[in-house]
Amino acid sequence: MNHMENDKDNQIVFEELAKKISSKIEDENYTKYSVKRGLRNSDGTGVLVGLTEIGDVRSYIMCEGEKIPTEGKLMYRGLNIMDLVNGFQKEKRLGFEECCYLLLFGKLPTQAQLNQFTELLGDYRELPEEFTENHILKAPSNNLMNKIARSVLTLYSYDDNPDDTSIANVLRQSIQLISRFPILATYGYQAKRHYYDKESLFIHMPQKNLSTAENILYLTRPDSKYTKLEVELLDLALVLHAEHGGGNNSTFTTHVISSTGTDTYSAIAGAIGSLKGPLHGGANSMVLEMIEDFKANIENWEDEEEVAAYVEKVLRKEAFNHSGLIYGMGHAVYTLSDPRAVLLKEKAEALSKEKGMEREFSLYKNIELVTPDIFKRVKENDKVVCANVDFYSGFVYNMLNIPRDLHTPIFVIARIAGWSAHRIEEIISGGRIIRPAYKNVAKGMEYLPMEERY
Ligand SMILES: CC(=O)SCCNC(=O)CCNC(=O)[C@H](O)C(C)(C)COP(=O)(O)OP(=O)(O)OC[C@H]1O[C@@H](n2cnc3c(N)ncnc32)[C@H](O)[C@@H]1OP(=O)(O)O
Ligand SMILES: O=C([O-])CC(=O)C(=O)O
Repeated sequence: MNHMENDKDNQIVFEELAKKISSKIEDENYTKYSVKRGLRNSDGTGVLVGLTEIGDVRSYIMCEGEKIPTEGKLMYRGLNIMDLVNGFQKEKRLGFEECCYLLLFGKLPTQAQLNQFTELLGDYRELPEEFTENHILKAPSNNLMNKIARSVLTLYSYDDNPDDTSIANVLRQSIQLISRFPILATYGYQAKRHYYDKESLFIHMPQKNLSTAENILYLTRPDSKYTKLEVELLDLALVLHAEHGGGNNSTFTTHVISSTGTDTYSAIAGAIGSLKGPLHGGANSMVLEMIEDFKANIENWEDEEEVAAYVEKVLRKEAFNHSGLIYGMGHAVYTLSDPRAVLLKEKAEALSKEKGMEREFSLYKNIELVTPDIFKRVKENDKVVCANVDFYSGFVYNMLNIPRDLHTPIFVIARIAGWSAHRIEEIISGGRIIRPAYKNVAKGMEYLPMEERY
């Protein structure tokens, strides 16, 4: 009997065992002990647990002691991402490498600094000898986030100085990871395609003189071909996903793990595990699943009322995956808008016209439009929910012919820049192991001899 069959047999056993875990801490206890659930204050803002000079997420202004929601702004090292994007696009450059430099070093690079940095990235744009054969092709995974996390942990064994947390060493490890993530992700994808999807296998060599975005497309496609527009849009997506302050779950995970003094590979593997979750970076895949469900259950995607009726069903847990969530909507910080979603929506609209996918774009647009009001009514919650970065990204990637397996990994390829900057900041400025408190609310228990137990 193989272990899969064993798992099936044991399912009933586990369902019975699960019933024994009946204890749920009463909600009123959280109020009684003033627990900041999800590390949130009573007004929904995050509990202040750290200081950073890296990213800043702005969503409201204070006016006479009152929070007034505003359109969202995202700043990298004090620079508005819109200005960053407009700047490099106007000067007709790709922006991701420059953005990594900005996040790591706190300044926009001069041409010479950018050249040196991209050369370093180019030098590291390869995996250790036999890594691909031994650790990717011989150990594929159906889930690329899982595969990338395992590859990162394996890289520890190929590092001659893995545990040294001096800044120069952590910087070297960070730049190596930024450089290698496109290879880990795309090779993991090729192995998955071959061993799980039964497609032919090909492995292209990474190109030292190409950018991160170009390498992703080069390594993914059988003919390694891509257009200028495809590269520019993917590069833009990487810039938009590179950083989001210290409080987002995966970056906070990086801070928490780094605060123990452990190595870079452990901290980043943990962050990848966090980003995989459907409430965080994994939401971009969930949006695509949700849209497929909408398409199967709605006749006219352009009919706002029909879309609204189905959104209500989803929010009432009567449809889709019964979680009650509209994926890609809502955010812990943003109120009126997430600037990344605004930009991706613009790109999605333009591309959908080019590709004849206007009907699908209307469906997205309608869900975004109707959700906030239905959310307020169904959830009896005044919060303004807006589309977040994950809402349109999968649709844009689909139109760029980027396989769905790679959608969340693209987030990883970008966010390693932010995680690295935060890990370095934690090492330099954190200075103390992160260790909040959990109050124990269990009843006392006496030891019972075996024969008296029931
Ligand atoms: C890169 C990123 O991580 S962006 C976020 C990606 N995640 C998603 O798109 C998943 C859908 N969205 C969500 O689950 C949430 O909006 C999150 C996880 C992003 C933020 O969560 P929170 O900060 O806890 O949200 P918030 O404080 O606004 O939640 C208030 C209530 O609204 C609910 N809510 C929030 N967003 C949604 C949504 N999209 N659909 C349905 N209900 C929602 C919450 O579940 C919560 O309900 P509860 O009071 O019954 O527990
Ligand atoms: O800030 C958050 O909670 C999630 C998010 O949008 C990100 O990490 O990009």
